[in-house]
Amino acid sequence: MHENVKGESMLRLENVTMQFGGVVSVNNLSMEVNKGEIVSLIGPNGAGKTTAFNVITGVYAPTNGAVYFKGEKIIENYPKGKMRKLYASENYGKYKNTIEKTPDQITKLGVARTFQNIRLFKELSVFENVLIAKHMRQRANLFSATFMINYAEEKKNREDCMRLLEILGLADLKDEVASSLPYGKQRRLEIARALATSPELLLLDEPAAGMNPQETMELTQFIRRIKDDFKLTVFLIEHHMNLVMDISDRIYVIDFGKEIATGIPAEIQNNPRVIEAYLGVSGDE
Ligand SMILES: Nc1ncnc2c1ncn2[C@@H]1O[C@H](COP(=O)(O)OP(=O)(O)OP(=O)(O)O)[C@@H](O)[C@H]1O
Repeated sequence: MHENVKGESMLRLENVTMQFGGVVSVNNLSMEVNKGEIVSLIGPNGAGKTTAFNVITGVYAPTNGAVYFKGEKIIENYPKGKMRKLYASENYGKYKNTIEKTPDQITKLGVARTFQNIRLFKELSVFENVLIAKHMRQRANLFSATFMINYAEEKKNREDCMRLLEILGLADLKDEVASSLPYGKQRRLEIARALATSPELLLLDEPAAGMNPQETMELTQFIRRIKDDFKLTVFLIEHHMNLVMDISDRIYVIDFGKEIATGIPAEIQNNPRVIEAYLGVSGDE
């Protein structure tokens, strides 16, 4: 079993703002995820959750603010060019450096992610999907892997991938084309791909999207199990409240890019601002 080391910072967002032109998608957001925790990020549609994940994983450079992974600053930025005039959040002038990492570099540091819309190599087999993900963490490129140039390393890669598929209950399907898998299995394969990069921090963007209550319940158990088996810290975005309340050690709630509440599930469930943010949205629909 993985021993939770509460208080040891795995991920920290500090005053992160992400602005697209005049639209402030993430607004001066500060959050922390500690080693061994399962933390959820929730909020109404368009609240800025996926944008926050995109900043953490290097897809977008934030307009302002900093991100730390295991205490090390991996991202920092400040408003430049015409954004100096357009900037519409707080802490202007606080950040003076530009530290950027590519998504690949962030993966190599130990951060893996799944996407809201499943992103598999649809024409490739289950096994190939996992193997390609594994190569992302390594120096090995597709060429050397294909021609088994580093034979010993490649042999181990393949064994590791097979073991991963076994642990995740996908071994029987290893030669199936990814797109032929049922939806729930494709989601599982996405998680297998993320795990193949040997992450310490796993970001899950709506892992239960499109699942029925039974599948969602199974997913809850599955996430708990892989968290323990792979010694992970998990940060997830999810709309299924049963899953969120059941699985989370702590929850952050954002609306219009800003934090409106944070706490343990019981605190969030009864928080009037959270209820209002959600009811406001459903009332408009
Ligand atoms: N590349 C972009 N260019 C312009 N606006 C963007 C971009 N990416 C996101 N946005 C805007 O940022 C806001 C937040 O979007 P985001 O997808 O992060 O919300 P979300 O909380 O993940 O929503 P959902 O729960 O519906 O997935 C939205 O208004 C969206 O239109």
